[in-house]
Amino acid sequence: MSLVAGIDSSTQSCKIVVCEADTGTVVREARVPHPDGTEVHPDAWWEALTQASAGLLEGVEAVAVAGQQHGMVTVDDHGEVVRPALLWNDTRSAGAAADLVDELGGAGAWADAVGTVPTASLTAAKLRWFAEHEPAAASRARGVMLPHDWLTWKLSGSERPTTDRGDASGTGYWDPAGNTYRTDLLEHAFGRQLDLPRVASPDEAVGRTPEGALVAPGTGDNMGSALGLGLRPGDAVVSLGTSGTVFAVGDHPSHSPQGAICGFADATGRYLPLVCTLNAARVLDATAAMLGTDLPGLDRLATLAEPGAGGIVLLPYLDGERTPDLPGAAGSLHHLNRDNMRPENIARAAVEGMLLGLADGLAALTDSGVPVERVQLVGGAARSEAVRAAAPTVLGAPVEVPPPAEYVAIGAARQAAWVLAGTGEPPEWNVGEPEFTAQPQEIAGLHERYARVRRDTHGV
Ligand SMILES: Nc1ncnc2c1ncn2[C@@H]1O[C@H](COP(=O)(O)OP(=O)(O)O)[C@@H](O)[C@H]1O
Ligand SMILES: O=C(CO)[C@@H](O)[C@H](O)COP(=O)(O)O
Repeated sequence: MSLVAGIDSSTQSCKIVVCEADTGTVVREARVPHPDGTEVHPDAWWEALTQASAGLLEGVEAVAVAGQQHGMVTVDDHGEVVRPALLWNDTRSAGAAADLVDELGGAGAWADAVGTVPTASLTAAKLRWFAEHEPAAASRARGVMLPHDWLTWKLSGSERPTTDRGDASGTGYWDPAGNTYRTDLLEHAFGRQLDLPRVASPDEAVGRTPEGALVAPGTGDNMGSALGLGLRPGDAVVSLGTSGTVFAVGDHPSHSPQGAICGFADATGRYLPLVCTLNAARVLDATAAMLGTDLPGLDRLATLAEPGAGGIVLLPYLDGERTPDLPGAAGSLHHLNRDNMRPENIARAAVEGMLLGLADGLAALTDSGVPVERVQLVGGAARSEAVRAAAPTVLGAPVEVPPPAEYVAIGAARQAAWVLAGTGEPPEWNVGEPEFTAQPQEIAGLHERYARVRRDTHGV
């Protein structure tokens, strides 16, 4: 029995699974937390990966890394990291993103060029911020890569860093439809050229670990999750980790001139239209802390409240927001009165507020022609009973919760198994029967109330 490993280097932690290559059965796993913050030195990811993999990778024949998308890792002439990585959720590059959009002639020009309109999250916007605000450090940068590229490079010991279509498509200087770097846009953003990782093909071995395991190209975490879940047409994923994401896999590049949908590539040669919010599981963490309880306590409270939270609306923009593009926004609670201002309703409003932003994302996907027959709910906050119960109605679609597992890491492991097998397509791995399934119901006024409050407060 061959073993493969998948690594999910995500915002809050490094998770590793070791799976049987033929079936995907997880035989061992580990998790080590990452430091908090929106700027993190890549060495901290390496340390977490090293700790999590200690004693875990015995007998593993192939490995792949899926990582949080967009993070800017810059290296100097000697391959040393120039400054801590700016992460996908660091909003200091919001002004740079707005400048880039204007300079190219508006959102539509970016959608045409690279399928995605820059927000603060995109690597191109971070590079512009870096060049403008830290010119001395920026002048030392020789190359730029993404978190998974850097970790894959360290693991494989390859001469030149590599990336894959999926993660490259989140930079703002790689065109998924043309399968090519737009070095003109990189130069426009940063002011000069930088060395870029080679884009490996989806099933290519890019090196070997010191122990001799094959290293697969890896990918971005959302692309890893799509591979781990084995998405089919009609499936959409709602992932509730640090970020909230909603995405599907398709055969054609997406094009969203208004910018809500990021037109990413997937990890298999296809496409992955995605909408991302900055505020997901941590909205529940923060609400639980505010109410003086823990996550199970928040769940109990939210379950006691009626759908609609007695009319209370939480706009959950605790870390600013990416979709809608409101990087400087703060969260706000609306429609409180003496009757409804109870912990149960606040807990429920947090669950609904987190999901309502993703309901808008799902509507944007379906309006753009993506077929959605069911939503698969994954990520840390999909473990919450209250979230599971509210999701079908708030999202307006049938919801399934697959067996709880680290699907990003499993997707990376499936890619590693694909590279090991040398077959045309990834091996068939069975995800198993859903742990929870529910149909949507009508809640009068819920979506309208949220949209009205958002419009009145933020004008969008
Ligand atoms: N039962 C639960 N209810 C709500 N949130 C949960 C639960 N279990 C874990 N979480 C949250 O999930 C988040 C981590 O999810 P994860 O998908 O691992 O994030 P990331 O991939 O962004 O690092 C944390 O914020 C944690 O509090
Ligand atoms: O920026 C995006 C997607 O475009 C985020 O989804 C990041 O990829 C971080 O993911 P998590 O750590 O929240 O899973």
